[in-house]
Amino acid sequence: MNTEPLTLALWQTPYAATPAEALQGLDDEAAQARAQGAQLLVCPEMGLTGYAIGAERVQALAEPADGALAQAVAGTAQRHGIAVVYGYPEHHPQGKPFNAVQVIGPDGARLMNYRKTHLYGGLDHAQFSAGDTAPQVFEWRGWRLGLLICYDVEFPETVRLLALQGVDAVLVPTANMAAFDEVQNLLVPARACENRVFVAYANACGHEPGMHYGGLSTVAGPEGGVLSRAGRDGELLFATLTREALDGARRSSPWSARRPDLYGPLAV
Ligand SMILES: [NH3+]CCCCC(=O)O
Repeated sequence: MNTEPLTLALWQTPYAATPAEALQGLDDEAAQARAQGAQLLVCPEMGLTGYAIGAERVQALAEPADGALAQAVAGTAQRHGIAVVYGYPEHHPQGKPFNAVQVIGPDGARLMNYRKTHLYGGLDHAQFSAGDTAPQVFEWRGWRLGLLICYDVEFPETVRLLALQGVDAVLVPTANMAAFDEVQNLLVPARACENRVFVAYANACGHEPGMHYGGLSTVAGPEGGVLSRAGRDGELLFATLTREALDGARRSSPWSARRPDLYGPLAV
């Protein structure tokens, strides 16, 4: 097993006015993140297009997982030698686009695509179709990684599903409003602690029409400690994940103590 640490960078940023501006910003941040030792860069939910942009614009900007947006991100990943986790509207052949995130490796390969399964309020439901595929684990550089998007992480079942698949770190692009700081302050550390995993929550900041994003991007360790937390404004946040931290947390609270024989009702 690869025991090399994994250094993440989380790009906390206001939304750009256009995808072209967002892609340029991503390229600049990827260069900075790599120069400061990060191997993987996590961006906010719908980071390439904006989040509260209305159903028509979401539809107009939606692309397949291997479309022009993915090709541009692959170029950035290869140019700077860094994996990129980014949010975008994914084309749906029969309906509203999906609110999706995709991981592209430093060689430009597409590693995982995930569609937000828990839509939040009127805005999400007006703009997107819910994903119907449960989050899955993928392996990269010997680390077992999983993806969630914003509201997904507020349901304990989603991180537990990934933990039962052996995930080491859950990467969560998000667009959490300033009124919901409890997610960064309470839920993200709790999800990490109760599942003995790392959770990296990369939020937007600034404003969109009718929206104020709270920033406070957070990386929580497998015993619930906050490894790194951003402020309210734009910044590049770093955290290094180690196998020792995972192994130590899992020794101190072994999952062998679980009683799935008693949990039946929770499975519905
Ligand atoms: N914490 C509630 C806000 C969730 C916003 C979103 O899922 O984009």
